Amino acid sequence: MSTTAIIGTGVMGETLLAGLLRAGWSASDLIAADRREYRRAEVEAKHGVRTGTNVDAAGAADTVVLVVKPQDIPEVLPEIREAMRPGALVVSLCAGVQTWQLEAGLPDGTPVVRVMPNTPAQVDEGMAAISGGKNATPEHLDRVTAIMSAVGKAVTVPEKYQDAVTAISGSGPAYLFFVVEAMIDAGVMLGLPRDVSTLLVSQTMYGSAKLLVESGEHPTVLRERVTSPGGTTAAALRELEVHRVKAAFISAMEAARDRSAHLARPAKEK
Ligand SMILES: NC(=O)C1=CN([C@@H]2O[C@H](COP(=O)(O)OP(=O)(O)OC[C@H]3O[C@@H](n4cnc5c(N)ncnc54)[C@H](OP(=O)(O)O)[C@@H]3O)[C@@H](O)[C@H]2O)C=CC1
Ligand SMILES: O=C(O)[C@@H]1CCC=N1
Repeated sequence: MSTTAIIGTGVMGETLLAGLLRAGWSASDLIAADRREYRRAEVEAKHGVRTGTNVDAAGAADTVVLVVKPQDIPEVLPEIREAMRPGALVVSLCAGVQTWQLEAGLPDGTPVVRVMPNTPAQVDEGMAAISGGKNATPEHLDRVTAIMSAVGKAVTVPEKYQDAVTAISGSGPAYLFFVVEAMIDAGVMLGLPRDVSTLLVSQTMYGSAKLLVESGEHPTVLRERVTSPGGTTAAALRELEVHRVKAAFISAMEAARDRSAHLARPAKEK
């Protein structure tokens, strides 16, 4: 059996690690690395996987998954390039880091795959978009699809879409939680106890998402079904239009897309 290394065990790295174990991957097929010794000890105790330095992890694995912040990639590549096994696949979950940038810091011919995941992977409902670099073969893409499918859905897209994907599904959960927070506060303002408001909003978000996915109906149709003529929903939606909420969402996602495109550029280009 092959070994997969996860380098960086913060929010997203631990999400993937825990998800693979939940999906039935053997702990002995995984190795995790983080720069701080105490974090490695924590991960070892919590998940029962081997941990080590970046060099240990890269040297032990056929698939090396990078889950450090984009800004930390320039520090990690020189460490792993000397230690990597010949032919090992490098997978990056880092926002904004392009496959050519990774290829340039790794041994010639290294296959690289770029992925944009999201945190609903913590409940096996993640959405990941996958793009191969110039040395990635269909087998490499299949390997990464299998990894990400363990924690949700995975789709392959051309790399030119990755900044937009990051803005939509990568950061997306945060926008939806923001809407949830706003609706809970609104409920409290309208006089509901906070726990009741939280339950109403959470279940409404969950049920609406399930209805959208399972019905396959267009969101406009689903929205129109809620909107009775002259009723409450129409009154609320009018206020959202007056406050240009849709335009604000589009601007927000343009900003996220631009930030992704900017994140991993060398300082002189910024
Ligand atoms: N959080 C999310 O929702 C998503 C994140 N991502 C991507 O995942 C990556 C990680 O993000 P996230 O998990 O949120 O960030 P975190 O800061 O939570 O995790 C990064 C981890 O990597 C460690 N680290 C930093 N430098 C090194 C190094 N040189 N060697 C080994 N470990 C190192 C960090 O340690 P320390 O704490 O000491 O810095 C930390 O434990 C990012 O590139 C991000 O773009 C992608 C999609 C969604
Ligand atoms: O905020 C970020 O930069 C990361 C990438 C997508 C979600 N979180």
